[in-house]
Parts: sequence; structure tokens; C-alpha cells
Amino acid sequence: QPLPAFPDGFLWGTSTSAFQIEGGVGADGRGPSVWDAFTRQPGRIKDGSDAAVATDHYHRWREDVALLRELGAGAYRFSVSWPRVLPTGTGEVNAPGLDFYDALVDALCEAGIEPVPTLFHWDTPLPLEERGGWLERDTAQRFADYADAVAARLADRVTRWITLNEPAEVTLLGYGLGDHAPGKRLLFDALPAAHHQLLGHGLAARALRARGVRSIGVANSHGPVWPVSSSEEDTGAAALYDLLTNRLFAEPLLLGRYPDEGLAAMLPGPVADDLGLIGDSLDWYGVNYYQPTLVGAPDPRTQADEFAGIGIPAELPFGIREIPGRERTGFGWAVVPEGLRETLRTLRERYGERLPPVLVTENGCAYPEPVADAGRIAFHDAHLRELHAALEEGADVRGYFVWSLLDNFEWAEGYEQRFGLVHVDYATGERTPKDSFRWLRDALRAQRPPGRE
Ligand SMILES: O=C(O)[C@H](O)[C@@H](O)[C@H](O)[C@H](O)CO
Repeated sequence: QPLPAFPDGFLWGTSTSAFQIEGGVGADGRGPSVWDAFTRQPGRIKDGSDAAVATDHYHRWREDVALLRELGAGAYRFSVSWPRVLPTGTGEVNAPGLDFYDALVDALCEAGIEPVPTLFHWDTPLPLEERGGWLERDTAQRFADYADAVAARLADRVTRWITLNEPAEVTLLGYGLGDHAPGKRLLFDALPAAHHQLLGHGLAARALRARGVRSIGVANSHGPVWPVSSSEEDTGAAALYDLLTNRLFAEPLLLGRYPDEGLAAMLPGPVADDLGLIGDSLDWYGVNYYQPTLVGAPDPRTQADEFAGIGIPAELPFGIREIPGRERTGFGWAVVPEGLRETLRTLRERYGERLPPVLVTENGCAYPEPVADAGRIAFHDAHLRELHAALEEGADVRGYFVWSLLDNFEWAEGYEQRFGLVHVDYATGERTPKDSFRWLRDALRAQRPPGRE
């Protein structure tokens, strides 16, 4: 059954991030990032690997642009590596670093593919992290300076910009639980990292606008939070989880305020002034959706000690449960296509007119099959049908980006989890389009019958 027709001009794309695909970590003046250091700490990466080479995109990017052209993607979301452009995070721009993205943007434009850069996808320059990273207010200003340097070079050809990717994951996994870089386990003392990232977004958005940019978004992770039962304890725990993972990173941007005064009071600096800069700073809203979360009151007998590959400490005031009766990806994630529609409906119900047009900036799944990836085809087919249904019920969604174009370095999982439409042989760098790549290529062709370009 072919996919239903999406609106004219709907943006079809795929997403990647610099640290996960580029490699070339020491090439042409790139400085180290917090993730380079993190991968060298024993036991941090499940398969003991690092991203020194990854998919070697830094040297093979022309091949990847050719794959994007063959796929028929109208857009490509990639991230710019801050330490490649500013090796110490501040000061002198590393021209060869910017030259790389300049050439990539040119090739994409030449291929008729819209470049959609993310300025920060987790690879904080190490010298800044050693000075406290996002726990430090100064990092927000450094980020804006970096954004300005990139826009100065690329804003003549790049229209749509993403400042931050998933500040929630950086805060909760990097500073709260320590499963991701920088590996700090501060629990609720990680909250300043949330505020400083959002402030960094506000300052960067202002710098981008000063460079003439008029289309700015943030890619936030979102997913429904389902309480295990209607008991007060379980609904309370689910509400707290929803507050920390969904609302904390949406409401400052969309409503110009934090969802909870007590929480806001824990944040350092002139928060009210900062919110003036953070609120109303978006032209569109990016949603990364993977799966819902089933949450209840802490109960060591029934709660999972791991969720999405992340260890859940027993001392947290909520427990995560496995969603029963669902297909699971190779990564053990529940396949819940209707969760995408529910996420879009919840955003609309909560934020109404304050919610600008949405782009689904990431949606995808990990499966081990090198080429015959029927699970991935079924995953995207089902999610796109739910997305279409969401459009029919009034969601203003303007595009959809598959995570990911290539198999790549899946953070603390290393190379064990493959999310790509294209298989990568990490020993040789060889790329092999999977069945899902061909399925999506044909589906995109069908969306653009002749004469409807
Ligand atoms: O959403 C994220 O966590 C990141 O943006 C990606 O970098 C991940 O690799 C992907 O989502 C799969 O987990």
C-alpha cells in the first residue's frame, strides 16, 4: 500500500551529526571535544570503540552527497563540529574547518539538496568543558560567538538553522546521570546545564538574526510519558518525568517561562532576563521522536534498571517500565508509531498558537541487518502513516528527517547499534544502501509525481 500523499513542498530529509560520522578528529586543525576525551575513558563506550574514524565522512563526504542525491532527499540535516571551527572553543577561527562545511554546503546546493546545519550536537570543545562546560554561564556566550563565525561564512547559502540538538539528553545523560559525556552524575544539580544551553540558544539566535538568518529552530527530544497506573504515586512520577524530559526544554522556548517555579528558583543567574531572550526566539520547532516512556513510582521489583541503553539510578523519584506487547528494534526500543501522533497532539494542546510550524528532525530505529532491513521499512512506513494522520487532524508539520543516512557511532553504544539507511563497513568505510534506502527513494519519488516538483 503506497504511502498517502503529503502536502506539496513537504521537506523530506535525513539527519546525521559531526562526531558520529566525520572521523578526521585530528585533521586540519580540529581540536578535541568532550566526546573524544570521553571515549578514551575505559568502560564508557560499550564496545570500547571511539569515533576517531567513524564513517570517515570527513574524507568521503562527496560519496555521501551522491547517496543523498540518489535517495532524492530534499534536505540534509548535518551538524557543524564546534571544535573543528574553533579548536579551543573560542578565539581564532580554524579556516580549514570552515572550508570543510563550505564545500559540503556548496555540493549540497549544487545537488539541489537544502543544507540544514545543527550548530551544537553534543561535541563541546574540550577546553570549554574543562572550564565547566554547560554548567558555566560563559559557555552560552562562547556558543553565540561560534554561531556567528559559522553564519558569517554560510548564511549566504543556508536558510534553515538549528542551534541545539536535544539539550535534554546533554543535561540528563551528560551531567545528570553520567552515561554520556562529560560523564558527570550530578542528578538535579545538573539543571544549570539546561538553562545555559537554552541561554546559548537565545544568544546564538540573536547573533544569527544579526547575520540575516530568518529561519531558526531547536531540535528537542520528545515522546509521550504514560503512567503505569492511575494511582496518585504513578501519575505523580510520570508527571515529574514529563516535566524533566519534555516540558523543561519546550516551555522556556515556546512560553518564555519554566514549567515549575521551584525548579526555576534552582537556576543560577538573571533567569527572568534570560527568559526574555530565550522565549519567542524560534521560527519553527524541531521534534526528535523515538518512543514513549512508561513511568511509575519507584519500585525496584518491577522497574527496569536500564532504559534506551541508559542506567536508571534507584534513587530517582520515578521508575521506568517496559512497554508490554510491542515490537522492539534491535536496540530493544519499543516500536510505537502512534506515539509520534500523540507527541504532536500534546504539543498542540499544550502550546496552541505559541507552537510554530514543526519539523520532525529525527525519527529512526536500530536494526542489525546489513542490507535486508525489513524492520526499518516497516518502522518508517508506520510512523509516516501516523504523521499523515496527524496532519489530517491539524498538526502543522512541514517536514520529516530520517535518523540516520549512515550507520554511525551511536554514542555510549559505540558501533553496536546501526541506525543507517546505508550500511557502513567500518573496516573499509564502504557504503552499501540498505533495502530501506531503496524503499524510501521510491516512496519519495511517488510523493513527487512528474509535474509536481
Ligand atoms: O536523538 C539522539 O539521541 C541524537 O540526536 C542522535 O545523535 C542519536 O544517535 C539518535 O537519536 C539515536 O539514538
